Amino acid sequence: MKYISTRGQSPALTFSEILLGGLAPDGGLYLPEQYPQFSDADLHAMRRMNYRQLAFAVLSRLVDDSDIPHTDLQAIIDKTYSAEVYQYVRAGQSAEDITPTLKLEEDLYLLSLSNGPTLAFKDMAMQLLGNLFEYVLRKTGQTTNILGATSGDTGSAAEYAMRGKQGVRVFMLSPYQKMSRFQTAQMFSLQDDNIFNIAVKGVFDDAQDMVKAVSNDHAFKAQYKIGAVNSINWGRIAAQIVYYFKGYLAVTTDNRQKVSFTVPSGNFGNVCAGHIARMMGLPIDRLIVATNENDVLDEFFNTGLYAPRGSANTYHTSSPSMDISKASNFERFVYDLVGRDGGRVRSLWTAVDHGGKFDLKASGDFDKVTDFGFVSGHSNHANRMQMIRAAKAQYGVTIDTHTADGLKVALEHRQPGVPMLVLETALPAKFEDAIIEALGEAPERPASLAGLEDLPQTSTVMDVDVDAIKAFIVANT
Ligand SMILES: Cc1ncc(COP(=O)(O)O)c(C=O)c1O
Ligand SMILES: N[C@@H](CCOP(=O)(O)O)C(=O)O
Repeated sequence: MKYISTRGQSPALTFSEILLGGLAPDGGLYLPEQYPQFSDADLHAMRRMNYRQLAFAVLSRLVDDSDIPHTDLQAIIDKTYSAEVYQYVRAGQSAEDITPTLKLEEDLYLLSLSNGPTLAFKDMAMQLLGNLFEYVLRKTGQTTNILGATSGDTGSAAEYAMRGKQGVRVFMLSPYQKMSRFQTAQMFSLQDDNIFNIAVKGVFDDAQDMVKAVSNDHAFKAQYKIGAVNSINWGRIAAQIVYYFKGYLAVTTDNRQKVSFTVPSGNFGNVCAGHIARMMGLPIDRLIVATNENDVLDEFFNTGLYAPRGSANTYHTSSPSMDISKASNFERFVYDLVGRDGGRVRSLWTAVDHGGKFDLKASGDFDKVTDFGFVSGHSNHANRMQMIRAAKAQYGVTIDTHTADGLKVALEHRQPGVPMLVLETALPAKFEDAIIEALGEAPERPASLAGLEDLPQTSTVMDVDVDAIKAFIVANT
């Protein structure tokens, strides 16, 4: 399998060649040349598989044996997806399931993706990436300096996956004072020599723009071996495809059945993985994009207008990990929507990269959105407080604020006879203040994380300044 850029001007490369790098040299994002197809017989065989076997069944179609020998790939997958790593399941669930489903009522489920070390769905891909990075770096004798941006969860997932790893340094940009107390403590309390936390005086999109600017400076990227762990990195998306298969197979008994997924969305990485699973033949009826008050994506799916907003119009909300107004992975979907026309994507993103917008209504492309199964909705603070209370009262389950946004939108899009899975993207312990506001009591947290917020914290505060982050990387390598 070779990977091509959404902007059509980069050479096709293998999985391991694109694994560390993030953006393609032409500024686009990598996608498979063609999506592998899963037949009815494949899905039938997959019904007997555990998570590790499923992960191998999916990923071995995306990574050639000649690129990463499949025996090695299987070993990396086996090491990653263990009950010890994904241990924080709810009482009554089995950690062996890795991503258990929780039935809320008939045809309504939570897909639990946040049982890993940092209590968010990011661990699902990041733990695999950590092991793949280590494997490829060891094999090639290279080192890497990862530069990432986080609104709260990618950062800690990456740091937990990479801490202490040979040949890897992590430089993680986060929006200054905009993460929850738990998220901040989870990152800033790490004291490993290879971890650098930088708090940027801006929003997540400013931090993401800094990462892209560094990545687009090809000379600097090559000299300082800049790697990526955000979902601009194809490896993240590839790993996330697996749990859509797992969720589908868990709630169906026959491949003629379809299911829908509701995905709390920000950078569009999670739902993009669902889109690709659907393109691979997984019988997904609808993919429902749920946003918070930062509803640029909802606006697109309702009108055809994609109008990213600046920092001043990006709100700080009680689902802070979704406070994103410029969704990187949306480019991957639009590439498919416009018939994989790299020139078209290039011209659309030339506008976006210069602070502009585009409208796909007049060209007729927007009419095709429904063929891809996409619909959307949005939520706000009052909705999520109400949903957290309702989930507790009706189902006896405490959900986090992002999952609450998802559940709110899912309930607006249910169809009779079609199971709906809401992706649980974080555990409530990460957003204690909001849960106390909704329920009047703190959520449970794993005993090992008691007192996290009291640990000493280290970070460097920085302006939104690309030269400053480059200088910081130079000084610390
Ligand atoms: C808890 C949580 N929910 C939802 C999202 C949105 O996911 P995505 O950016 O893949 O759309 C994020 C961050 O990305 C997150 O951390
Ligand atoms: N919500 C994310 C933002 C970055 O998203 P990514 O999936 O592109 O890494 C976060 O929590 O950091």
